[in-house]
Amino acid sequence: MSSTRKGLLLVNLGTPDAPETGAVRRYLREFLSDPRVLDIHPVGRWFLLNLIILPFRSPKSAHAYRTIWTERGSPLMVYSRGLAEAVAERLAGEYEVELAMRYGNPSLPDAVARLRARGVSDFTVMPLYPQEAPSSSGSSLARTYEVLSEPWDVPNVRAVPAFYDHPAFLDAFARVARPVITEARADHVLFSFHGVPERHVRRTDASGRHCLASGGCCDAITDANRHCYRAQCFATARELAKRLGLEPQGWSVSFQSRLGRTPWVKPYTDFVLPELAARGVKRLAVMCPAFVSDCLETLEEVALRGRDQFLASGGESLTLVPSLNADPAWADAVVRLVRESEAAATSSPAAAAAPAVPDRPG
Ligand SMILES: C=CC1=C(C)c2cc3[nH]c(cc4nc(cc5[nH]c(cc1n2)c(C)c5CCC(=O)O)C(CCC(=O)O)=C4C)c(C)c3C=C
Ligand SMILES: [Fe+2]
Ligand SMILES: [Fe+2]
Repeated sequence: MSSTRKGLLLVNLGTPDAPETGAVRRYLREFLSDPRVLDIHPVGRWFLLNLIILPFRSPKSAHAYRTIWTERGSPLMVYSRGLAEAVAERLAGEYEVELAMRYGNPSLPDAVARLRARGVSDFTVMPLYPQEAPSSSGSSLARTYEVLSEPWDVPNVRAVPAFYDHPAFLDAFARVARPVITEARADHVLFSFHGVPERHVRRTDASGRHCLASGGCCDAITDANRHCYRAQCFATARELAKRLGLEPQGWSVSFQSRLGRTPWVKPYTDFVLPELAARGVKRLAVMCPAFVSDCLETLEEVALRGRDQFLASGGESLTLVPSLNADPAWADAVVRLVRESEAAATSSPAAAAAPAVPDRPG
């Protein structure tokens, strides 16, 4: 029997340590210094960051964080910790589990050091983003590989792939959403995803001819757009709409959280909200399936500012569908994704037959 100890790193984006200008500034500096996030010339990035973004955005964002901060800290941190605990319970004796943040705390080097101290030499990393983007999962993976390869002895590493179309993720989200949408008596469901600059999507397109080249380029997953963030978002929305039994005119997709003046993937959430109200939608439910934890972007941008905008445009109610957070079905889904990725990485028939976690009733 092998004595190799296995470790699981759950990696989320990160959040400031406090809702204060200084802490937010430190967080934004680390985040926006990442060349996969602000992919411009380093000199231009330095000027943009230090002369414009940090001085103006830090106090504004700190104020926004104060509107959602809880007694236990930032929602993203609280829910990510809850998920990591639930997953650790389920994988006890099989995997050592640690939560790490790409930016801020708990840092990736600290989480890796804790796993190594417990004897882990075989690592699975799961970026907690359903759809892949160089600025989110790509950056988390790149940094994890960098940290893991610092010592002389480089360990075995495997990554859980994007799970935008995985039934375990989709079923868990639909299960959370169904009662909320019914209770809200929603007449429309908007799937609002975090956006990315259009430039990023074009850079991911190896053919250089598919992404954003036609209106329908994200209508199906094909070989050409398999790694396109926008196409994966549309695929998630189609699958969730199917599971929720929504009619074609009863749902739509949009992209939120733009930064800067370059074009981001469209349609923009803050344009779509008044358009829906103008079309006669009264009771809107918003799902944000790019986020597995509620965070600033769901709780402040959608549930506070988005709601104000929708009501001011003639809508009657906007209900945010909570994210997966530490829902037991989501913890089960994470376990299943981790076991499946291990089975796929090893060719032994026993591993390939690793049991899936049974669905919970109800
Ligand atoms: C869901 C995946 C995410 C992608 C892709 C992503 C890309 C991306 N983000 C910015 C700029 C900002 N994002 C901010 C917050 C934020 N972003 C994500 C996720 C993705 N970002 C999350 C989960 C959060 C919330 C963090 C929290 O603490 O709750 C922020 C900070 C807040 C603010 O000032 O608005 C910025 C800035 C860019 C530029 C980008 C792609 C290029
Ligand atoms: Fe972001
Ligand atoms: Fe695309």
